[in-house]
Amino acid sequence: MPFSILAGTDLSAAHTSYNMNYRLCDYNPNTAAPGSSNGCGAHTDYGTFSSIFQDGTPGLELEETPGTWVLVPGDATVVLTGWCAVILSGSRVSAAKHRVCRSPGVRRLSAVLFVAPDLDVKLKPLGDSQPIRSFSETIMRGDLDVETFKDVMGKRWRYREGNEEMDNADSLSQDNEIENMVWG
Ligand SMILES: O=C(O)CCC(=O)C(=O)O
Ligand SMILES: [Fe+2]
Repeated sequence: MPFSILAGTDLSAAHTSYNMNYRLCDYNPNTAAPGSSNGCGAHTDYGTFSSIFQDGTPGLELEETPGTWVLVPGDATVVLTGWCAVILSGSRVSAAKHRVCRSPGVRRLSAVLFVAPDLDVKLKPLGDSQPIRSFSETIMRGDLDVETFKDVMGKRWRYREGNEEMDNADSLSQDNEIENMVWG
């Protein structure tokens, strides 16, 4: 794979098996509650990075500082970092929080390519340098692999989309759960 250096860390050795997913999103007014502006709630992606290709229709927003959302132009192609990049880089990059708002009556299509490390990679900072912010003991021991992390994040998604029941109801938001796992 041609990409490799992120914040001074060479990620190529952790990305050898094309652990990628491709998602086509159709924000279709026919299947939304009339008047609803919620397309996709605020979240962070699990992988190393996600490339978002849009059809020209605005809707994607990035959280620039806590609580301040910036609308991305509809014709921009965006690369967003996710949690695996945070961990592997020793917290030298952060996970970009984003959401999608609908304009009632307007259809929007997007295609997202999620790129993540190999499933058997242990999620801990690569290289010898000290993490900028310390991680949970689970992370520092190398006890969390990409497959497990992906599963937890995927379960959250299926719950949000209404396809899966959750044991502990809705007590923790996606971000709380992930932050606990990562930072301890
Ligand atoms: O539709 C978009 O622009 C973004 C979708 C997204 O964030 C996701 O599927 O994780
Ligand atoms: Fe996303």
